[in-house]
Amino acid sequence: MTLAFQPIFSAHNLVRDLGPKNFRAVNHVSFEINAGQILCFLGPNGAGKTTTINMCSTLLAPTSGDIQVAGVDAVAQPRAARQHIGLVLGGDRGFYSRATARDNLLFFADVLGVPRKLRKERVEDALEAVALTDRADSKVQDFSRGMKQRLHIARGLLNDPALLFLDEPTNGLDPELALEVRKLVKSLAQRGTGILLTTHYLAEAQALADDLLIINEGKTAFHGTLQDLRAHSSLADHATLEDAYFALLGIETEQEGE
Ligand SMILES: Nc1ncnc2c1ncn2[C@@H]1O[C@H](COP(=O)(O)OP(=O)(O)OP(=O)(O)O)[C@@H](O)[C@H]1O
Repeated sequence: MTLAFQPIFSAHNLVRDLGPKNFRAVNHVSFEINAGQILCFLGPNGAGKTTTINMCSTLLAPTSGDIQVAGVDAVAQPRAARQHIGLVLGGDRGFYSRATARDNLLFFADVLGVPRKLRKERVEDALEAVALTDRADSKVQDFSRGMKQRLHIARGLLNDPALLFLDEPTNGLDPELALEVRKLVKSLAQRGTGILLTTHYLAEAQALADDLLIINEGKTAFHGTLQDLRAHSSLADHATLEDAYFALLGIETEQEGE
């Protein structure tokens, strides 16, 4: 018997109403992620990306809709689903700055419920995956922003997740550090991790994405490859994601003085 191909993540008809007026922040959004696939999640400020990620990572219950993570119903069994998810929010905070990178990761492995006998191995694997093994005994306060960002990703890998959610992983990094993080994201996907990544940097999404999900005002504006998006907007094969994104959202790109 041949088993039907199963994505490691699927969201179907996600809806979320927020606030006293039940503002519909996410309106029937559906997508899937396969092992080793990078899905870039794009959209203007306020489009509903964070609300969607919060639902997909079980931090927020959907108003309606279905989420499956590695075969687990994430709406009915959020704790079980969480074992398969790594969530990377990044930023300057989130670590004990006077403790070493290794001690921080050992602490978070404990918090995440990694069994005691696996913790040291998971921490060493995570440090190696983000190329921080040789700085494991340095205090986090001595880390650059790029190193802290890599440490955030290491933290997201501690439970050996099938899926990694990365929220603007290169935000505020200089071009060289951003490139380093992008290479890391690619290498994680090559190891088989499914990745959902939000970014406002369209060149970054173009460099990383296997698939694009663009939402606007809570609704799916586009889901598919960059090539599909170019075709959708009747653009040439060499058009950039930025060209195609603006065309899709009907945004005039001609600037003053042109
Ligand atoms: N508690 C709330 N009550 C009412 N509306 C809310 C609430 N939280 C968020 N919203 C609205 O829901 C919409 C979606 O917000 P969300 O944070 O998901 O957007 P986003 O795409 O992540 O934006 P950004 O790119 O700025 O991070 C926004 O219009 C926001 O104002």
